[in-house]
Formats: sequence, structure tokens, C-alpha cells
Amino acid sequence: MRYIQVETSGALNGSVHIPGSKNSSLALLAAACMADDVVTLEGIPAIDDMRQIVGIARDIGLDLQRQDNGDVRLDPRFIHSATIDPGKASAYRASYYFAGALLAKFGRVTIGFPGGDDFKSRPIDQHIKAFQALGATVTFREDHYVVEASELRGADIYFDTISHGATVNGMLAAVRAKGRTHLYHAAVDPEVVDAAALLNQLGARIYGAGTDCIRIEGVPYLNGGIHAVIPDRLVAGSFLMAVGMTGGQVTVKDVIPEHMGSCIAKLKEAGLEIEIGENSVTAIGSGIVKATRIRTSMYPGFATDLQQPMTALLLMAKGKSIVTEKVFPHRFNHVPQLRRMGAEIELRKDSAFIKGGRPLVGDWVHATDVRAGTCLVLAGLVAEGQTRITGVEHVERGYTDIIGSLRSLGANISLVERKTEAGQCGSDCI
Ligand SMILES: CC(=O)N[C@H]1[C@@H](OP(=O)(O)OP(=O)(O)OC[C@H]2O[C@@H](n3ccc(=O)[nH]c3=O)[C@H](O)[C@@H]2O)O[C@H](CO)[C@@H](O)[C@@H]1O
Ligand SMILES: C=C(OP(=O)(O)O)C(=O)O
Repeated sequence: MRYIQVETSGALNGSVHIPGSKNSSLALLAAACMADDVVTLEGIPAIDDMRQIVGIARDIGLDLQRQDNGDVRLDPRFIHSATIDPGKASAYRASYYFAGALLAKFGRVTIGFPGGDDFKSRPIDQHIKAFQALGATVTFREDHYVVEASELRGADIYFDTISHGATVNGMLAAVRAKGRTHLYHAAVDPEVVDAAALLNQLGARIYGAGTDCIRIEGVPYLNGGIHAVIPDRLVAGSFLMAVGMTGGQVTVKDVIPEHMGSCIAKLKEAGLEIEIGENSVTAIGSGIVKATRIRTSMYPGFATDLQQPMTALLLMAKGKSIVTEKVFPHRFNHVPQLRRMGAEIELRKDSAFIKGGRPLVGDWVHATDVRAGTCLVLAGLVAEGQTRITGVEHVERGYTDIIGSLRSLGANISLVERKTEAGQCGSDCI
């Protein structure tokens, strides 16, 4: 049995390096398959989703190696299969990028449905709409779907809703299509821009990524190249929230502060002092947090992926806070767990009504997804006694070493691996 054990911690102080973005990396790794030569990606974090991608790479003949200097080298020249095992596809969310990438390169892909964090409904209809608009047919089977096209042709695609994943997938599929594609109502997230930057580096012709209208002029092949992934704005935001809870002073290093605008604005509203450097952000927490309102939306709005850790922070604020989740209206699996720790939160439709300032008490709680895990870790830092968080594998989908980073700032946190089988060590092995 594995769990994260957090004990009441004092003020956090120090600085942490922020690794490459999980969401960007997952797109870049699939995008690299489309090249006709070797691609080197710098800064890809050693997160759990990488394990799935290594398995997929092995199956399809993509040579993927982590170099001694930490770079990931991908050689897509010998890919011999465009079939992604349904089990591997459903082990994480962004497997859907292999659909766009392999369709673009081979004109056919067979792939299982995406998994990832479970917020009840995570449709992929907009991805499918983009593939179909480019001339592909899509056939659904029990545990997989097949996308195929004798030729992909540029098209004008109007997304019905803003989707990060569908925007990137539409871009991937259109890069090698014949002619011009426009993606309207596109997501403007930094990770979309990062995917376009890699593809353009390889010879794609993508214009306007980062705006809501992206133009893609199809090219017949892509070269190899080198690209560094952008830093993880979501990991960075969660460390700033942690210092808001405990008090102290923490600097997140190697970030792009412009990507963190809405998070920084909300932290200031909640009473944190923020200093912005060229590629760092420092938060100074007094331990006093002000109640506020959060409403998630797509970038550049307040990120849904920061909603759960922000909820932990607002538990500290005396008075009423309201958190409204507009991107994934059911993303509240952390709330019953926080209630176990003494939090007073009422859920109505897509909103959590928080009565802050109640003392939290450590308990056994379960992380159902990446950010629910972060939220519980943060709550554990200020709860009385020990908080034990199961579902560690979810946390590991998003963080390379949240425990090591928080420990380096002074947090009382460890990973406990307890062997439970008869005859094996029954004590905690930390
Ligand atoms: C691997 C990855 O990058 N994951 C991120 C990505 O997920 P993901 O790309 O899956 O999320 P989307 O941006 O697509 O979802 C945004 C909204 O669009 C809806 N939608 C999406 C696609 C679709 O075909 N139809 C549809 O209706 C979703 O239900 C949701 O309400 O963006 C989310 C929103 O910022 C983040 O929380 C995830 O961390
Ligand atoms: C929702 C998330 O991830 P995924 O889309 O990979 O499930 C997340 O990172 O918070």
C-alpha cells in the first residue's frame, strides 16, 4: 500500500525549480511522431503518463530514449504500426494526440478511448469533428475507434466549444493535409502555442496559435529538430497556493510568469504578496487568507486544474468563498475528502460554497485525480495531526517529485510504501 503522509507543517520557505509542462509534453511527444527525422525534446518531466507513452512507442516502433542529460530523443523513422492498444490509450488522457498525429502521417489510426482524470463527462466530439472536416471517416468500436482518410484536405473548422485537446489535435491532423485549414474558436492556451512552436520548428506552417483563429498551410513532410517544453504553470501555481496556506516565502523558478496571470491575480485577491521576476514568481504568505470567488474558464481565465488546490487555500479564509467550476462542472471529487478533514463546503450545481476558517484535522483521504491529490496535500500541511492520502498514482500523473519539492521548502511530508503481504515487512518503509 502506498500513501502520502503529511503532517502539520510550519511556514514554507525557499525556492523550487518548476519542471516542463505535463500537458504540453504529452502533445509534443505525439507530435514528434509526425516528423521524418529525429526530434529531441528538452525538459520533458518524468511523470507517470510518460510510462504509458514509452509502452505505446515500443508497440508502434517509435524509438524513444531518455538521454543522460535528461533530454528525450525520438526517432519516428521506423514507426511500423498505427494501432494503439486500447489499454494503453485509456491509461491517460492525452493518448488522443496519437490519433491526430498518426492520422496525419499514415492516413489511418486505430486507437482506444482516452482515460485520464474522471470528471464524469469528457467528450471527444470536437476532435472527431476536426478529423471529419479534414476528410477522415471515423468508426467507433467497443473499446477503440478507427480514423482513416485516403487524403486529408484543408478545411474551415468551427469548434462548438473551446477545447485545448481538440485544438491541438485539429492542428496535428491539418499540418500535413493538402491545402489550407482554419481552426476557429480555438483554445489559446500556452500549451497550444508550444505544440505549434515545435511543429513550425520541424517545418510546419502554422500561423496564429495563441489566438482564437489558427491558420495551417499543409506541408508534405516534417524535418527533425530540437525543442524545449514550456514550464508547468499548474505545478507552479500549486506551490504558490501552498505558501498561501502555511505562510512563508516561496519562489517558483524557471517559469514564464505571463502564463500565470489569472492565478497570480487571484492569489493577490486572496491576500498573498506576489513578486514577479523575469522567470520566477515569489509568493509571500502571512498565513491570513481573504475569502474570494473563483470561476474557472479556459485560458487565460482561471484554470480548472488550479481549482482544487485553490479550494484548499480558501479553506483558510474566514468568511464565505464560492468556487464555480465552468470547464468540468463535476470536478468536485475532492470535496467529500476535505469534509472528512473538517472542511465546511456545500455543493450546489457547479459551485462549492466554502465556509472558511474551520480547523482541519488529518484523516485517511483518497486522491481521485491529479489536482484532487494536490488539494489534499495542501490541506494536510495545515491540518492537525497526520493526513494520509491514497491514490498516489494520480498525483504521480502530474508531478515529478511533489514530495521532494515540498520537503525542500520545509514541509513535513513523505511517501509511505507499506508491504502488506504475509511474511513481508509490516512497518512503514519511507
Ligand atoms: C492532457 C491535457 O492537456 N489535459 C488538459 C486539457 O484536457 P482536455 O483537452 O481533455 O480538455 P478540453 O480543453 O478539451 O475541455 C474543455 C471543455 O470542452 C469540453 N469538450 C472537450 C472536447 C470535446 O471534444 N468536446 C467537449 O465538449 C470538455 O467537456 C470541457 O468542458 O485541458 C483541460 C482544460 O484546460 C485541462 O483540465 C486538462 O488538464
Ligand atoms: C485533468 C488533468 O489531466 P488529464 O487531462 O491528463 O486527465 C490535469 O492535469 O489536471
